[in-house]
Order: sequence, then C-alpha cells, then structure tokens
Amino acid sequence: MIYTVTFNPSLDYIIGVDHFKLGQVNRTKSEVIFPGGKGINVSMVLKNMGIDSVALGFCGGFTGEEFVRLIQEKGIKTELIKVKEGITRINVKMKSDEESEINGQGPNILPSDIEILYRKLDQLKDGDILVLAGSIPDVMPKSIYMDIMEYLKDKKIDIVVDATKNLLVNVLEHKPFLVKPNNHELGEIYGVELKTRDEVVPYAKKMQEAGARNVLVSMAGEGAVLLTEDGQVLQSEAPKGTVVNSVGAGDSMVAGFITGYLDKKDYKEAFTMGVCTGSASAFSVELATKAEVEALRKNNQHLF
Ligand SMILES: Nc1ncnc2c1ncn2[C@@H]1O[C@H](COP(=O)(O)OP(=O)(O)O)[C@@H](O)[C@H]1O
Ligand SMILES: O=P(O)(O)OC[C@H]1O[C@](O)(COP(=O)(O)O)[C@@H](O)[C@@H]1O
Repeated sequence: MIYTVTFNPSLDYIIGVDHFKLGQVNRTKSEVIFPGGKGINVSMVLKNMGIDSVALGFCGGFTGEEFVRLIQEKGIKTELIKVKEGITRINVKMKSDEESEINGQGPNILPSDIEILYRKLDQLKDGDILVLAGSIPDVMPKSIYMDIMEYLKDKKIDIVVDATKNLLVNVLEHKPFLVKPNNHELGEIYGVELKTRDEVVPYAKKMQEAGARNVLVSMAGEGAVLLTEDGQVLQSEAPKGTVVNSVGAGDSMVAGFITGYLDKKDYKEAFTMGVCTGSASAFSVELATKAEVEALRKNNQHLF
C-alpha cells in the first residue's frame, strides 16, 4: 500500500485578479476551492492514475470538515486525525500579472495527536511506500520527518520526501528512496542559484552522496533532472503547453514518478511519467487526469 502523510493540509483558494494592486480593494474574476497539501495532492493524482493510497495527516475545525468532505468525494481513503484547537488552513493562490501565494499556519497539533499518527504508521509493512510531503507546522517538532524514518527503519519501506531546507537535508542520512526538491530549493540548500539542468546535476549528486537513493529535481518550465541509484543521469525538457494552474505540479510529478516506477520498476519510465504528470497538472485547472497524462506523453515522445 502507499501511504501519504500531510502534516498541514489545506483548502487551496485559487483566485484570479486582473492587475492586482497592493494596498487597494481588488476583486476576483474567478475563484475555486480545492483540497490541497503536498501529500494529499499526491494521493489525489495517484487516484486519478488508478492507484489507491491512504492519506494520513491532521485536520481541524469547519475548514477541516470541508476538506475531509472534498477528498472523500474524490474517493481518497483517509485516516486523518482530528485535532481540537484551531482550523485547517486556507492557502490563497492568486493569479494576476504574477502568481502569489499566502499559505496559512494550520491548527494546533498536540503531542497526543502525534502519538496517534505513530499508531497509524504501525500498520505499514515491508514493501509499502510512504510519502512524507510538505511543511511542518510551527507547533510540531522540526525533527518529525527524521523521527518517523528512524521509527520505521527496520521495515523495508520506500520513503519519498518532498520538503525544503533542513527538513530535507536532515532526512538524507536515512537513505530515502526519493527526494524531489525544485531547482530553487536545491540551490537554497547549497547557497547557489541553479538555472539550467546542467547546473543542477552536481548539486543533485551531492544529495545522493549525502544518502538519497534517487534525486528528482523539478524545474517548472525548464523540465527536470533525475539521478538514479543505479548511476543514471536523466534530463528532460518540459512538454510545451499553456500553464493554467501550476499549484500541485510538483506533487503531481511525485505521483507520476511512483506510478511509472510501480508499473515497470524502471527509472526512465518513472521519470517520463513524472514529467508528463507534472506538466499535465500545470496545463489544467485541476490536478492531472490519466487521460491528460497519456495524451501529453503521446505527443512528446521526442523528449524522452
Ligand atoms: N510552466 C511549465 N511548463 C511545463 N511543465 C511545467 C511547468 N511548470 C511545471 N511543470 C511540470 O511540473 C513539474 C514540477 O513543477 P515545479 O514547478 O518544478 O514543481 P514545484 O511545484 O514542486 O515547485 C516540472 O518538472 C514540469 O514537468
Ligand atoms: O506545506 P506547504 O509547503 O505550505 O505547501 C502547501 C501547498 O503546497 C501545495 O501542496 C502545492 O504544492 P506544489 O505546487 O509544490 O506541488 C498546495 O496544495 C498547498 O497549498
């Protein structure tokens, strides 16, 4: 089974504003609400690709109730833990001349809530995949990703981590199956600016040397780079298309990678599916569907 953990899920409120002006009253031209959060997005795209997963994490308050309703409506299996204080955050994603995001803080998560999460993690078995994705709310120990990996170290579980800065660096010694920083996040870790795929390769290598088995670096419209545990260095341009909503493109890429890997146990296939799924999400209002991914792949054979 695949399990995803999202410590701080969200309702993503995606609004379009014509020529947003700071310090003035602006009005939306479009508005939609989707359930969000990195692990949740991975679960939703896996579902679209025909793969079941269980979404773990925390939710609270009236926004938490709506969040649960929305993901259950999509047929996602959930074992979310309801917390008592505070509400599931609303993350505002504004599309105007530029894209801006304001991500909220989320509810209060107590040590007793974290204890319940560990009891849920006890059900993981050898051969399962665990996706740990997204930021850790301020109320939780920053070591939680490391702690979970340490807790599960005696089981043969492939762990995927999609996080930033120290959250990511600190898990490397636990040899995650896959990490997926974007080029900006990778550059931030090593104090450099990485603009091209060739520039990314040596820094992805450093992550591998520090312990990651496979390193997938997403680069939005510039495509992606994958360094595999069997020594391959794969690069791809991104498929061309009109970006409609890039929120969740990175998470979609992770889901696509897992889909391709499970299908053929082949890293090139995983990479191709990752890139196509990320781009298919960027080119549509909602997250990628299987049909969108397949169409994009068919039309972009030359890239892979
Ligand atoms: N503008 C774009 N054009 C084509 N593909 C895109 C675009 N933005 C994202 N993608 C696809 O989605 C993947 C992940 O996007 P990226 O923005 O790098 O992730 P994140 O959301 O984690 O920052 C990219 O590697 C690419 O395949
Ligand atoms: O946990 P974080 O880092 O605050 O990110 C949460 C946000 O990331 C998303 O999961 C989107 O992630 P990506 O665009 O990086 O794939 C949103 O749905 C959510 O609002």
